[in-house]
Amino acid sequence: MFIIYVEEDDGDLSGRYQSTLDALSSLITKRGRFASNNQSHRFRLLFHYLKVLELEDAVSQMKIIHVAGTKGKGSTCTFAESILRCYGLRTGLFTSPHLIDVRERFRLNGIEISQEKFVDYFWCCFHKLKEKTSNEVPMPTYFCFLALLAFKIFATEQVDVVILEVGLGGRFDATNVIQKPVVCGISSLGYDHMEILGYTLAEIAAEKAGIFKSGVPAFTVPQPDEAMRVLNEKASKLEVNLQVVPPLDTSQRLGLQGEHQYLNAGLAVALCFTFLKEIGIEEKNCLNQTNGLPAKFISGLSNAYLMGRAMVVPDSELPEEIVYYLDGAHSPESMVACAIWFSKQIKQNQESNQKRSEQILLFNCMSVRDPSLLLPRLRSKCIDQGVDFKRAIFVPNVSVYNQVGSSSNVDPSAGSRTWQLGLQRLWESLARGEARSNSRSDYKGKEEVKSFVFSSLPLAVDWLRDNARQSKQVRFQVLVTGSLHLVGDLLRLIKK
Ligand SMILES: Nc1ncnc2c1ncn2[C@@H]1O[C@H](COP(=O)(O)OP(=O)(O)OP(=O)(O)O)[C@@H](O)[C@H]1O
Repeated sequence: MFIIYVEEDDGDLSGRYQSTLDALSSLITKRGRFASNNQSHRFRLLFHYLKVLELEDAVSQMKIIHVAGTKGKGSTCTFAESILRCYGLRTGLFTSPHLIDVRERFRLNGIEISQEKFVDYFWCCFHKLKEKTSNEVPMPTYFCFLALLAFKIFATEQVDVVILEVGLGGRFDATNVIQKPVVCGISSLGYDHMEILGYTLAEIAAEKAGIFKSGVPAFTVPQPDEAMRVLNEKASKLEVNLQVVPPLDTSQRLGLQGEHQYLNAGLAVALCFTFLKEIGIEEKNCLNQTNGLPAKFISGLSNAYLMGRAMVVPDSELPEEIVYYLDGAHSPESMVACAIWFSKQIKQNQESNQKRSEQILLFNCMSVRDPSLLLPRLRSKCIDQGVDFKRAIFVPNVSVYNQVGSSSNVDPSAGSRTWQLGLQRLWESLARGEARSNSRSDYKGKEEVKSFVFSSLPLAVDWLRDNARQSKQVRFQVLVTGSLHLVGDLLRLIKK
């Protein structure tokens, strides 16, 4: 069956935008199709798509900062963009995923692209590509299309610098169609997307190092030995000058919260310093932090903004009673980073607030993730830091079919409670394990951990609000984590 997507041209922008999102959703494919031979085939097609869109020259002339990594890519890119804007450069930032609206992925001079421009650029690319579709050359998949769209937008808008976050991996990522970035970055490496990238850190590092280009300088943060060895090998083969940058000094104020952001900020500083030098703007050497940072770097770092990463939002109906702590952590390492951030927030809050508080976990992760690598770390790190969850709630993400254009991943766990019941069982077993191992000491007599599964997020939020209304003397501090999509769903819900 063929579905023909038509751009509504009745002058109503919101109608046109919705039909644009519908057409975009038609490009969503199931994860299963990411077989490795298919990946390389799809990657090669990108060069053809660029030709169809007449973007080859424009892309080859773009001044690009390209960032891969398991954790912290989006934050690093956001810091870099914010710094470079302080130098008066016209910036184009492409990140993923988005939380509420697909346009978050495309920022021009720090501001997400307007609906009007998005619609115009979208259809220009969509029609051109559709005309050339054949059995051998299908339409690009969702993320490939968005990457091509980013090139179209940034080329037409004539930005001075493009900051590109890799979507997944590196070697076969759609953003890797670029041939000559100015500088590359590899943020913290860890275990994520193993079913696609490999199950060892060495394999994962090799995929990420796939963004290195001959002679193009690159920076990374301190990595585990196994990963660092591979990065060094790949760099030396391509004569890439790869340098390891330390985390930024914690006395610097950052726009993004959490200790882990000092790693990302350090990387962003090195990328920007190198970029500015390349385009003829000489700054004092930021790679040696003892010199202190230039004022524009300081300003850029402290004004960076990215939704859903260590974000504190009061409930829209009960702002005094419920506060959400949102963080899209979904890998083992980021669970630890998230737990440290959350615990610190809770402690700071205890000092400044008289009201008794209760910590509640609101969690989901996509079914491609292994929750037994996530929940135990989150729980034990919080407990280590003196913060315990009284209750835990597990909910599905909103199905992508209900939020058109909002995700590139169709998650089979959406809409069914089986997955969440499994998460609940795991959580309960962790609690029981702790109770047993602590039975001779302080755990005796402690309240049992309560956990709940709801079939939808709105039901869980209603339940939280009902409970908060009843227990007026308690402030609920709800950590929402495990999935950036869950964070996006919650933000969308409480914004209404
Ligand atoms: N350097 C880091 N080390 C560990 N965890 C991190 C680090 N940076 C960010 N995180 C965690 O990862 C989450 C996503 O951050 P960010 O968007 O910067 O990373 P990303 O690599 O773009 O992630 P993804 O591609 O999975 O969205 C944050 O909410 C935080 O929990």
